[in-house]
Amino acid sequence: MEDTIVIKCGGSVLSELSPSFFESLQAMYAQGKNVVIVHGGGPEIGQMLKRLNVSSEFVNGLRKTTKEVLEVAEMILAGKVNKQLVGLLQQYGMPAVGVSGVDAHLLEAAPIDLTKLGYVGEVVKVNSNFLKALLRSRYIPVISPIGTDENGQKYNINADTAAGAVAKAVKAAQLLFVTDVPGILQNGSVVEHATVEAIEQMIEKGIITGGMIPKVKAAAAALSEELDEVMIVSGKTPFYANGQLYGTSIRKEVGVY
Ligand SMILES: Nc1ncnc2c1ncn2[C@@H]1O[C@H](COP(=O)(O)OP(=O)(O)O)[C@@H](O)[C@H]1O
Ligand SMILES: CC(=O)N[C@@H](CCC(=O)OP(=O)(O)O)C(=O)O
Repeated sequence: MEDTIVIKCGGSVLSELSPSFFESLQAMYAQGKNVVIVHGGGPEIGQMLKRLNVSSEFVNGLRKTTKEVLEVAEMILAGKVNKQLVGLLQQYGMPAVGVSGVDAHLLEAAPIDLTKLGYVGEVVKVNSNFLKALLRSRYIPVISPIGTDENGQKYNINADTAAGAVAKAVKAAQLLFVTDVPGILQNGSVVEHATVEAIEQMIEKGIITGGMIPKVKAAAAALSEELDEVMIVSGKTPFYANGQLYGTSIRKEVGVY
């Protein structure tokens, strides 16, 4: 859909989003852009699991998800974090509507590897018609990354993966990963431009680790004819000034800047 921007808000930064973040959103929305938000909540899920004495581990940035972990993930993402973010957007005057990937079969999912990861899903289909209907009415959909399969089994989907799939499905013109770091860091400085090949090498060399892995993989997978650049930016500091975004820009290859 024309002039659509998908913004992924990381759980790492949700409680610290600066007023400038909401003001940038307001400006984009007021300009007539269609804004879609996908949120994470990894740290909050982790805290609740700890309180409940349920252990969980990460494999390449993805949380191994047992039945119990899945229940907590859905509760935190769709119950707590989603409604907090919707409330904040409404305070800034934006017409936010919170849904999880379960609503209207928004995110149809399939297991990545049941033995290795449990109920961790990948997105096989997005109900883009539902999203487009909301956008046409000028709502801002706020999506929690829980999906279902045809049998009603739910899956915990990494929020970066979900955002990438949503961006592809609605043919977004922009995809932004808002996180707690100002982009991909190498030796303490922000990598301003990265190609898909460079990203793969940075993962191999151990420069990109943990939660940054699903982010850059989702960015690379989302690149298409409609979407030739994905940005990773910080939600703690202003990332938008003079019509320019500050952070890491990811493109398919060099020579297209
Ligand atoms: N090369 C890298 N550059 C920046 N951050 C990295 C890098 N490698 C790993 N990380 C980690 O990735 C984190 C961001 O991912 P994550 O914690 O999952 O955030 P979010 O909740 O926003 O998705 C950073 O805070 C940092 O600890
Ligand atoms: C499968 C998987 O890893 N799911 C994530 C979902 C939340 C998420 O992705 O949150 P962030 O964006 O804050 O990392 C999790 O359980 O933490």
